[in-house]
Amino acid sequence: MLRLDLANVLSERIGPKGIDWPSALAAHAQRLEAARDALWQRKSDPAEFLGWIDVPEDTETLRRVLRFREAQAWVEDLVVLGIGGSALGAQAVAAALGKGPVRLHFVDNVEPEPILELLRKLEPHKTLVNVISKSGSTAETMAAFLAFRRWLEDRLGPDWKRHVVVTTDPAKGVLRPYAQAEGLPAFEVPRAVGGRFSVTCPVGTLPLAFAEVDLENLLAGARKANEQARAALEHNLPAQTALLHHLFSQKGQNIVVFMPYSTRLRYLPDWFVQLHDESLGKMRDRAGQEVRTGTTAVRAIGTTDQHAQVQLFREGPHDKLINFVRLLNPSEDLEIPAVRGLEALDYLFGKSFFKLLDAEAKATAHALAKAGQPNYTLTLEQLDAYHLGWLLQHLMWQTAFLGELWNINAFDQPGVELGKEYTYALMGRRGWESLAQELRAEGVE
Ligand SMILES: O=P(O)(O)OC[C@H]1O[C@H](O)[C@H](O)[C@@H](O)[C@@H]1O
Repeated sequence: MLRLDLANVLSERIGPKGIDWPSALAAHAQRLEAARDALWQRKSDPAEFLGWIDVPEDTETLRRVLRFREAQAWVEDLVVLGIGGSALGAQAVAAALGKGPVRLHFVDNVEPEPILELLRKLEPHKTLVNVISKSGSTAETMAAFLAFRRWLEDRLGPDWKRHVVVTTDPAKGVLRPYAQAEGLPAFEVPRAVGGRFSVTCPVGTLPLAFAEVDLENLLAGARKANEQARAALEHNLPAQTALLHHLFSQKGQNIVVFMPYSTRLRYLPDWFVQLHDESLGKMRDRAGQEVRTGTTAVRAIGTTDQHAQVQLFREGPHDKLINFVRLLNPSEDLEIPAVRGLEALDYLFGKSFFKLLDAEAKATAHALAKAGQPNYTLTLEQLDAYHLGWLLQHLMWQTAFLGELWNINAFDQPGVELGKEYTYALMGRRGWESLAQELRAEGVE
């Protein structure tokens, strides 16, 4: 189960910052149901970028991915070249559930030293490179691909082609025709699926197949979130959490802290930050009116960041809504042993690590509530593929519902384009000479 504990957002618990949930739900029922119906109705229109809803149903593509993985039994290192939505989902799930023996490496930056360090350590004969780019044009990913392709060819000669697999748009960008021309195996990012919504398609599933993640169950969990997103309001978890975010943003909580109590989930906040910020930080609504929507997602991990950020969360400005994620059961546990001479610590003796983790999560949530800081908790029965798939798809739905409530397009990211254009100009790309000149006049070169 994936459940919502919202006790610490209620006015009876946290005072004036809080809400009265039953009446808030009733007051917004019509809007939320309209949002739900609109999303389900628009889903088959490719221009709406709602393809991620149906991807978990596509077991045929999953079978192709698994067959490909089986045919590459020689792989010892898988290098993912991708950035943003083309890396963060697989990275989050692999860290949570991945098992050896294949080692996964994510190249999502163009800092030369780490790339060189990786290249020096890899054995080309045992390495498979998965270049992932929806647009097939992202400078960072393309630069990394140029470097890895050359590295493979220099060491393996014509055999380099066996060591590359491409994941890209069915038609757009340079990678698709290149894969065809060179005869490279290629998987699709469906046209109507944006990068940050792509973890259940081959963008996520291909690397995760090499990490031995139980993909059937990851997709089954995502389908469970779909079922809830279609349900009546009282069972519609993403509509409910979207409403919480909406209500608190109206109350001036401009920051959303996403804080799982799990080191295994340490990359999940990074994935959430992109999903939330790129989808919801928008200057204009669907009608073109200036609206400047968005709340800023902040990463945190419990218990680690209790010792770094919770001071601010409790005593700093109450401009945040904190979203904890807590596991109800450990996959395995460890007893804290008693040690003679350290009886001052006897409150820990014989207790389990999971009990301590659980107590810390509950204690922090309550301490924040006592200070009037709103927070809610999503609880997962346990950390497995099914529940993680459910959580990921739930968060995608939450984002889509918020897009509807704010009447914005949650599926584009026009705000990142200008920086890309400036980069082309600074790198001397053909066709960008006049922009380069403009930049020089502005003192940027
Ligand atoms: O998959 P790609 O087309 O290479 O895009 C990778 C990333 O870069 C872009 O700048 C977008 O802001 C992200 O939404 C996207 O996930």
